[in-house]
Amino acid sequence: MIGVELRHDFGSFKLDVAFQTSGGVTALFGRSGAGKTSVVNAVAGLMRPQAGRIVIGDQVLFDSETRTFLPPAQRRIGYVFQEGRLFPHMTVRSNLTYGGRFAPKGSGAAPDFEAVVDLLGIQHLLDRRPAALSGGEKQRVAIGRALLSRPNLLLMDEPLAALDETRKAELLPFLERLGKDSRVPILYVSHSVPEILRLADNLVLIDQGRVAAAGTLGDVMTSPASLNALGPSAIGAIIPANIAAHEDGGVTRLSSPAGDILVTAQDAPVGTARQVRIAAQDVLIALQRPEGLSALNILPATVAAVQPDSLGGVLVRLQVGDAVALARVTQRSAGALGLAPGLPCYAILKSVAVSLG
Ligand SMILES: Nc1ncnc2c1ncn2[C@@H]1O[C@H](COP(=O)(O)OP(=O)(O)OP(=O)(O)O)[C@@H](O)[C@H]1O
Repeated sequence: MIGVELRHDFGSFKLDVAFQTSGGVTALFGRSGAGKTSVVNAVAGLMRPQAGRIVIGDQVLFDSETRTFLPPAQRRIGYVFQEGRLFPHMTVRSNLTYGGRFAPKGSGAAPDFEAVVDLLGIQHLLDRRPAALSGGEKQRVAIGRALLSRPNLLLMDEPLAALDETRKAELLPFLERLGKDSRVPILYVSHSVPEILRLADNLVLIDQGRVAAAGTLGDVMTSPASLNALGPSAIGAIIPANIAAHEDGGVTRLSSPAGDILVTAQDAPVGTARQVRIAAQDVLIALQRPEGLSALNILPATVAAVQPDSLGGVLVRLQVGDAVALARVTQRSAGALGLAPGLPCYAILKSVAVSLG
């Protein structure tokens, strides 16, 4: 468990955040200037907040009440910056082993060098120097070095920001594997929605120095409180699913807690896990099952909650089977349909995005 609670007055900017998170990848998301880097710096010990408490498991890194402040070198935190800051005169192998030398005694078994090299796909780069690496390769080495320093926590501050789209696409699968395979929890700063959708297990939305919403990715993405920070095109349901059948006509049937969902043909065997994302703006609500519609997915639902949102629309929470979906409609539609909790209806999915489960 990671607990972060901190308050700091920079004069023109006040930071006042508190959140808790378990393992996996926790994304810190917010606009430029929202306060993400300040949070990361406080966790790393590069900045001492005026008040608060920061803990990783049972290790207290900072507690203003007891005047505890562990210096950065004692925090056992791996840090990956926007640009992998490798030592130019050392080979990739030496860069990788460098961090481990300073790991405190008794800090547990070192992660297996070969396993980290394999996870990041850098075997063929070990004898090169950083000057001979691409931006994406440098970042992979920087991540490997951080992992091999036996951290309790990995901080990644926009690790893809300095890369072009091609390199980003090259590195994302490695980050995805890192999130799933490594036992080290990761705090991941990003202001890219596609990136957090792909990588994050948990999400903390930071807006003007405060936490707007925090929780599992699915919960935060369906929370009305997220609309401001994420924008209307991002919010929506994220539902786990499994490939149930490949059908005629170029469609694959997924089984999910929301019921069966048809999507464009998936190139993976039956039984493979997938995740579906149904953006709130891609859900239509009908009171009767519509006929003669091109949409593949028309799911029976019940209205769970109706809430006017901060951008002039109405957010509708729908219970669809055992899952929750979100729809965003106009005030006029909400009035015309008489949307209210308990109303049976149909959710028409205009589009469904599928990603790895
Ligand atoms: N040492 C400081 N003194 C005064 N103001 C500061 C200091 N450090 C940060 N700030 C202010 O705090 C706010 C949050 O900055 P921070 O770098 O944490 O935001 P961010 O969300 O990481 O932004 P970005 O995505 O642009 O990196 C900004 O308005 C910044 O100007």
